[in-house]
Amino acid sequence: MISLRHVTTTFAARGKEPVVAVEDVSLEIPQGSIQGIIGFSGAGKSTLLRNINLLERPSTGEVEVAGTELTSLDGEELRQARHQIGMIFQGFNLVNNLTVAQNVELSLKFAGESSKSVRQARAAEALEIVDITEKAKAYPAQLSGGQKQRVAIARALATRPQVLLCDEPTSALDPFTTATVLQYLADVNRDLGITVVIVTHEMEVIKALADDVAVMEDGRLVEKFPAADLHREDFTPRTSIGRYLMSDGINVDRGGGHTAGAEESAPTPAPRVEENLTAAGGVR
Ligand SMILES: Nc1ncnc2c1ncn2[C@@H]1O[C@H](COP(=O)(O)OP(=O)(O)OP(=O)(O)O)[C@@H](O)[C@H]1O
Repeated sequence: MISLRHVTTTFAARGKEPVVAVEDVSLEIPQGSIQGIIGFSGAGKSTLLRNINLLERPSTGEVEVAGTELTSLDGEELRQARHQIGMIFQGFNLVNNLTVAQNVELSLKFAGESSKSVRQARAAEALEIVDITEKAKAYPAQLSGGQKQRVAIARALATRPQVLLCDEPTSALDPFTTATVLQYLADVNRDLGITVVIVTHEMEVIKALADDVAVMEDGRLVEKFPAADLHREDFTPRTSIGRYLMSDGINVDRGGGHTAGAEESAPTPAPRVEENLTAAGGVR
């Protein structure tokens, strides 16, 4: 249902070296599934996610969603096709001077819904899905982070999309609130049949939610496996980045081996990755 074929996205700025954020990525995401995309900061996860709705148009390659090749569209046709794709973000992206209900109605207005009463009814329906109807008249500043993300989910669902793209949706939330938001995403997937694509650097999020996992490093998709494998004791990801992401992660050296100094106080990721991998069962 989502098909990425040889997608490459290069950012070129005058006077600077071009950055290849996504390099020749091909990925098939079945309808109604939950696809996790994991990798370190700068791996190209967000760019790849934004490639799916062409918020970031790939430099080369094709993107097809629900049988429509988005990369062949432009202007009004692309705008219409995008209505089948909702998106939520780490920072929620709500409009602060609009109420919760108005925020959700706004997405319907952008989608071309001209009837105010239809917009209001559809917004109310979307707020009900994430159980936040009682906050309809509140402003974003009056909500907790978890409530803001639920409103953002409602806003994304109001246009009745077939796909929901989630860019680090729980990174700003505590573990309990994270669990609540992930449960709503699972419910939306199960009850409405919406295909969910979730970008995260948290393996816990992937373990809790995803059907399939794609691992990114330096713009490339380096490994794919079913998320169920993560629950198998004998499963070892093929790539070192995959193994690292499965490890306990942070390993801070608090021994006295370092001399204080500006350069040395900054962490050096490479050896630490190796250290963590060794702790997690080893790299060869
Ligand atoms: N608009 C842009 N202009 C120039 N370079 C960009 C732009 N957006 C992203 N990049 C670069 O592309 C690379 C991939 O960035 P991207 O945000 O997709 O990675 P990411 O894996 O989502 O990282 P994070 O987890 O930190 O959000 C990085 O080197 C980043 O600096």
